[in-house]
Amino acid sequence: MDKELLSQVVSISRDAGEAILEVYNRAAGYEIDAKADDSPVTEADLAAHAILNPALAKLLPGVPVLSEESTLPPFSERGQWNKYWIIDPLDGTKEFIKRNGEFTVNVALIENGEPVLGVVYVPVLDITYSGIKGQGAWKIADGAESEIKVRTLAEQQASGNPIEVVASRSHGAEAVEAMLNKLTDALGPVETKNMGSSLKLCLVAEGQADLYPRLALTSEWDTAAAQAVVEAAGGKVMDIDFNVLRYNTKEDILNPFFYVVGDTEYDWKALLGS
Ligand SMILES: Nc1ncnc2c1ncn2[C@@H]1O[C@H](COP(=O)(O)O)[C@@H](OP(=O)(O)O)[C@H]1O
Ligand SMILES: [Mg+2]
Repeated sequence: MDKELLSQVVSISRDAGEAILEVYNRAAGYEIDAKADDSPVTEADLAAHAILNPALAKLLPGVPVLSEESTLPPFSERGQWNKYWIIDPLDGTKEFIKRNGEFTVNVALIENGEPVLGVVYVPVLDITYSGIKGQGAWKIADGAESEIKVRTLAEQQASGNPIEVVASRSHGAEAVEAMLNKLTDALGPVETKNMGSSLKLCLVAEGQADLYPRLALTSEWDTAAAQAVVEAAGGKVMDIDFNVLRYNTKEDILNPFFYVVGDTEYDWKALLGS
């Protein structure tokens, strides 16, 4: 896995972001349809998919692409893949429709069930988060690239600022609310920020948030790219039994509920375990 491959994925993700913004900024508006699970899909989701899918297939010939916007192959077929791309062309479709900018393009390469390379692109901000397993994680903002790292709870407490939790705007708010007292008792003041899409994991990766509890459903394409970034930045994504999140292990594509943490030394199990 090299940075040359990563920079090609970044470039493809930006092209998809441009196609999304063309729809976002269109004065005449765009159509919103409902998917089988009743979640919204727009022309922008499909335009981004139409760019990513062929470009990634060309980048690594023979490596399949699994997209939120294509038919899910049965597990009897995809369970054989030990290397594949998994993409969410537009994560945060609800936020896209609300026009609050909190949506992302997500591309990950999975090897043997683990995300080993990931790119999360934020079109409205023109910010890119990326990571390669064992090599590092980076952010490109205002045209400049810098390395990113998670922060520890002790660092945040020493700064005199509250511990920061990020959570969805749309899903699982009550369950998160119920755990905040536990956090406050153990860690002192806690501030919660609500936000759409995989941006939440990226904030943990860059040391701008300490915890993202996801106590609601997501699919594997929602987390794969940002998990690669978080892990390459020194953090962890664990299910609520504190096992690392893994991919392509079963027929359905749903993730378990999970926690994203920056501080991997802290005993989260003692704090959050039941
Ligand atoms: N019932 C459900 N099953 C699977 N995924 C769900 C879901 N409800 C929400 N999601 C996922 O949660 C994502 C939004 O998360 P958030 O609220 O943190 O922004 C959606 O991404 P899309 O916008 O790509 O559909 C969707 O994939
Ligand atoms: Mg999504």
